Amino acid sequence: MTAHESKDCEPVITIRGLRNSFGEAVIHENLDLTVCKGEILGVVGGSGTGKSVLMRSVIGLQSPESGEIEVLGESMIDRDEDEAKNIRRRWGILFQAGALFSTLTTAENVEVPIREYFPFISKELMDEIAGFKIAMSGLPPDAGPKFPSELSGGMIKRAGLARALALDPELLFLDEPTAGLDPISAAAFDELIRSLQKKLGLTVFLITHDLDTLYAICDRVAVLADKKVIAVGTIPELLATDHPWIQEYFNGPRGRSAADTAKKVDA
Ligand SMILES: Nc1ncnc2c1ncn2[C@@H]1O[C@H](COP(=O)(O)OP(=O)(O)OP(=O)(O)O)[C@@H](O)[C@H]1O
Repeated sequence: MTAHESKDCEPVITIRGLRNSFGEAVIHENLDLTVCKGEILGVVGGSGTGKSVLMRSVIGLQSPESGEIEVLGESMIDRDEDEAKNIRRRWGILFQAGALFSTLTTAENVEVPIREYFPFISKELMDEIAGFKIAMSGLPPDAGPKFPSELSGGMIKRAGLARALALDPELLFLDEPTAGLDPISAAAFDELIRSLQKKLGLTVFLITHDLDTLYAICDRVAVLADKKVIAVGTIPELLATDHPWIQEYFNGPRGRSAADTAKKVDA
């Protein structure tokens, strides 16, 4: 049973009345969203609807004009640096392009957050933890000493994931994790996310344009349009709404093809 079905959603992220704007351009107005513990919540919306700005607001990289954001029981508004650092330790982020340091090896990239929070850990233990996270992310051991330029696109995503998992997070933010991957690698990455989420009891906030990902792994989907979250629910619940964008998105040719693929996998 998923978190939203149990009716006792334990909020991990709560956003109320969020407003973000850049100059005259209002991106979010009165945006509300709750992410429940243990769910994979997919966030979708047309290009420029503010999915990344939403994620940046939640993780404290963007100060909202107004509104409330609580993550893991802590308000993200007006935090001092030390408090923010303590909260940041409890989540991992996979940015769209991996955001690895090009001059560091995969293992060294994974060690960056460990060094930041636990600088006194021995080199041996650090290497052991990095090796474990690299294996968890489905990379072969010989990926550890390689530089990002020596990795394929799919391996870079996995290396970014290994780094996101470095501090045993409770919450994972994924920004378009399957963008740029071929369909087979994308499906394998979806499977990895689902399996890690189950094994580690993670809550996942996932921005995606990938309809196959939505069908394959998301418990609920939040739809951004008209500056707010216009609907949130399972895909069947969203399909029952009559918002034109939702209908076009899920019932357009790509949406139907993704639904057919999901049915074949379930059969
Ligand atoms: N730092 C910034 N300064 C000015 N405008 C910005 C800034 N960051 C984002 N925007 C604008 O905010 C809007 C939302 O951007 P955002 O990147 O969140 O969209 P998105 O939904 O993630 O789009 P996509 O699906 O194309 O990645 C866009 O119009 C963008 O140009």
